[in-house]
Amino acid sequence: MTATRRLVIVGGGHMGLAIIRGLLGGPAGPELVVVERSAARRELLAELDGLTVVAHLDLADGDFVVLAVPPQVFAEFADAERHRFTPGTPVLSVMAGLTAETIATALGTTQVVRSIPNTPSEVFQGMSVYHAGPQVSAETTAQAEALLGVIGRVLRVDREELVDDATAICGGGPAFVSYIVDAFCQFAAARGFGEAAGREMAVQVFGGTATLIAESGKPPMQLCHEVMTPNGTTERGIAAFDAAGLKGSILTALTAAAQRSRELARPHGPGCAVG
Ligand SMILES: NC(=O)C1=CN([C@@H]2O[C@H](COP(=O)(O)OP(=O)(O)OC[C@H]3O[C@@H](n4cnc5c(N)ncnc54)[C@H](OP(=O)(O)O)[C@@H]3O)[C@@H](O)[C@H]2O)C=CC1
Ligand SMILES: O=C(O)[C@@H]1CCC=N1
Repeated sequence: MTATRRLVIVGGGHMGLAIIRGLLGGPAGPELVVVERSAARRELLAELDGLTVVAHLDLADGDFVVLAVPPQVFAEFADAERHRFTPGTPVLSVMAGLTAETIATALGTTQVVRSIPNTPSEVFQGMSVYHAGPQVSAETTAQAEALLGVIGRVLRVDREELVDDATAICGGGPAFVSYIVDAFCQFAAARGFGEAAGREMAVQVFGGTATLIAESGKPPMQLCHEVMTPNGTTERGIAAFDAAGLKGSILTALTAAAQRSRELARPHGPGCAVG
């Protein structure tokens, strides 16, 4: 495998920074460069050791590009920067919605791997899902997988449309989970626990349960029933969830998020990125 000269991350926002923090905390790799157009954001990024922060993209042979700009600005980015890409420039997109074909056509490179990572990448607990089509070389695929592997777990899918569904599950997942954790914290605060105590309980319950599910290998609903002592306290709580249609709401939310990912790919759609 040809050594990567530099990892050039375009967009140092929330996701870009999470990837950068994860990479900086991992084993030593190629030089890390972030291209960020916001001056305020560049100032923040400049505080990180081991990172080169620039305002404008400049590419050379051996560079591996990570695209972490919002999908809505991609067309403008591609129009301005296409001349810097060659047909072989390796690109890992983390942008929601945009297909590898759209990105490849707009930039003039065949070497586009489409992925969806998530913000726990910052603490090496990421969950990334990616698709690499037949036109992508084994080398580019291996480089992309290695990069994502530094910041968490990686799953390759053979149908690109599954990346849209993974965008709901993995990309947005940390938001959905944080939203629920916040409800636990709100309840704790309302009952008189201090903020730190509420946060500690909620985080340990979510983290502990995730570890239990992973390590026991049991189906989640089996573990749920193991907690629900007949006619006990949890049964009452789950009955309230069922009465409110909580599981249906979660499925609706995941469906809506995946649908939005597909919408973002469509030219001339609402908030479209291309065309
Ligand atoms: N946030 C998340 O959890 C996840 C996000 N993603 C994807 O990651 C991408 C970034 O999302 P997120 O980090 O949340 O967005 P943010 O808005 O936080 O960050 C995007 C950054 O890119 C900068 N930017 C925009 N255009 C350019 C350009 N041409 N050159 C350099 N920098 C540019 C923006 O600057 P300015 O503000 O000045 O426009 C901004 O600082 C999106 O495509 C999103 O779909 C994927 C998975 C999870
Ligand atoms: O909300 C978004 O569109 C991005 C992609 C997945 C997570 N954040």
